[in-house]
Amino acid sequence: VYSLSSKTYDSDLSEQIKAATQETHVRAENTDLMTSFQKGQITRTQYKVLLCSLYEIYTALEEALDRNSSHPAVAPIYFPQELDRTEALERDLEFFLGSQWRSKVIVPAATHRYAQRLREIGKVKPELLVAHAYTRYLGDLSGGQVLGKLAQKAMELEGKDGLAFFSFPGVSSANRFKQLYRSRMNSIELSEEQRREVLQEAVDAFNFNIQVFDDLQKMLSVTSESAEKPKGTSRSTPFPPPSSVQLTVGLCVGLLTVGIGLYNF
Ligand code: HEM
Repeated sequence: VYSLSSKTYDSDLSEQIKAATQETHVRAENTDLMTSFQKGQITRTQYKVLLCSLYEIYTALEEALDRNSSHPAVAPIYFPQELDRTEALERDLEFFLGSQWRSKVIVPAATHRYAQRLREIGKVKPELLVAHAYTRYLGDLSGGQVLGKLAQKAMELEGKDGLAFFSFPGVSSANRFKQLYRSRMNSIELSEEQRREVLQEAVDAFNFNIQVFDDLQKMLSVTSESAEKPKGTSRSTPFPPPSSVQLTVGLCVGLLTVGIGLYNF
């Protein structure tokens, strides 16, 4: 079927994936962490723990893409020069955490699960990698650009230090690159079954991100993080309300460990 507003068919993967993830995109935008960003209230602690998780996620994603770079469902969307974020994240982490940053990287369970999924499909279902690459890279090239400016302002950063993650020196026009990326996605040959799996994997990818953001906020709520928030904003509750106090001992211990780790930041 022709869509009236454009030359594309609505059977294009790029159209289908956007439609399939529209609802979870709204949920991702409305997580506490993303809301802090949008209000220009992101704190250094929030940003640092986010960078740590992004580092874990992008190392797994980019290793999986590298290992499958000649796979027919990966080659068309393989743009390491233009898109790779691992090195940018290393620079940002060094800026915020110092030269010993590697020993300070701390990530919650949701981040491990996300990275684990990326490694798994890199090994057994590379045709699903497009769903994850789309979710992260096209997001970074879209809303990410505004978020970079908001982060710079909120943390009062001078110049570009600490913001390499948001900058894509190999991409001169984000919009044109996104068009190219979509057309490459649409050139991937997938069976009906594989296409359904890719669409489901993209929804899962958004949900992994939401879980990471939520876990990061939970992690921060057991530390002194809220004290860092700008005046006039409501403090996040340090402990979950009684209804959700049925946390397992394991989770509490995990959060405390993470909390202790955060004091090293
Ligand atoms: C503060 C949070 C966010 C804001 C304000 C935001 C905003 C936007 C905007 C304005 C666009 C462009 C829409 C268009 O050109 O039609 C976009 C696209 C996109 N965003 Fe986000 N976004 C946010 C968070 C996220 C997150 C957390 C993810 C995934 C991890 C994500 C993934 C995407 C993707 C994949 C696209 C491309 C959609 C497409 O053209 O197919 N976004 N976002």
